[in-house]
Amino acid sequence: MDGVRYDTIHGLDVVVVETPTATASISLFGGQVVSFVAAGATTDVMWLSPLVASPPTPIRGGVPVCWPYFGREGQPDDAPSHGYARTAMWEVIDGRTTDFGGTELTFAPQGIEQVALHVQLTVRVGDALEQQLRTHNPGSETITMTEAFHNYLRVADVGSVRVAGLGGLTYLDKFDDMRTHPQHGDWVLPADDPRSDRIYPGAGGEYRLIDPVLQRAIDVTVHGGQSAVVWNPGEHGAAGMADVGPHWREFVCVEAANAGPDVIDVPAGGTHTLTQTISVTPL
Ligand SMILES: O=P(O)(O)OC[C@H]1O[C@H](O)[C@H](O)[C@@H](O)[C@@H]1O
Repeated sequence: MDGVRYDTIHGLDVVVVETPTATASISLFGGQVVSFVAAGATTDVMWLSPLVASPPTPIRGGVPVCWPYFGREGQPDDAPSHGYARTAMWEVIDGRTTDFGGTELTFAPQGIEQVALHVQLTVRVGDALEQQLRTHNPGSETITMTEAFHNYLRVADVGSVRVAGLGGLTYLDKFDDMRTHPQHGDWVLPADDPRSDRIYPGAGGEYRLIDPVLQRAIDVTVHGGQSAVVWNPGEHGAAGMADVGPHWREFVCVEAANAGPDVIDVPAGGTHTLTQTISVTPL
């Protein structure tokens, strides 16, 4: 296809999609968008760890696909964090040019037949980045799942950004034994304990990351995802992660999820779809 080629980034095999309005790279390991740059922009929307490990270690950065469960929710303690999709190899199974001059590729994971659900990911690159994760239940009984697009968004400094769209919600704080707290106004990195691991159930699906230093806003618009997650491990947590370390200030994860109490029941023969659109606006 015009504008689609295979390449490598940090040793990862990627599909590069170039359109008149943006360029994106999608890693075949994880089916993971690792870069999205609007035409004319100098800074990537995505953060990809400069210390990224090699497969089978999950890629720290871009948009990991957490599926068919988020974290280890509903799983035994030794289950791989965030499911099987992000450590599977994916292949391109379809591609087309959209009516608006964008490019759309559809991916499917290989070798995770132990999961009773089937999944496909469509990535549409145009003015915005759109991703659609479709989960189909081919069986005869309802299956329960959780999931996320675990967006690592690049920021100038996590301490100087804010996330709008969460004010008035109640979040579950993983750093406080999942106790609930009210969110007053926009999310900002707490000054007293600069880290965040929060699930916002019943969130509205429109989140705006405002970065006054990079002078841009990143809008994440979600359909079919009831929860938002905002994560940054903070300095101490990052020190224990080989692929974050001193780089913890360079990103914040604003995730489109169904997690915590927002569990999805996929009926027999049914399909559930999680969609997100990510766009950038100069400030
Ligand atoms: O280290 P990972 O398995 O990639 O998970 C990274 C993070 O993902 C989510 O944001 C979870 O809410 C966090 O609890 C977790 O630490």
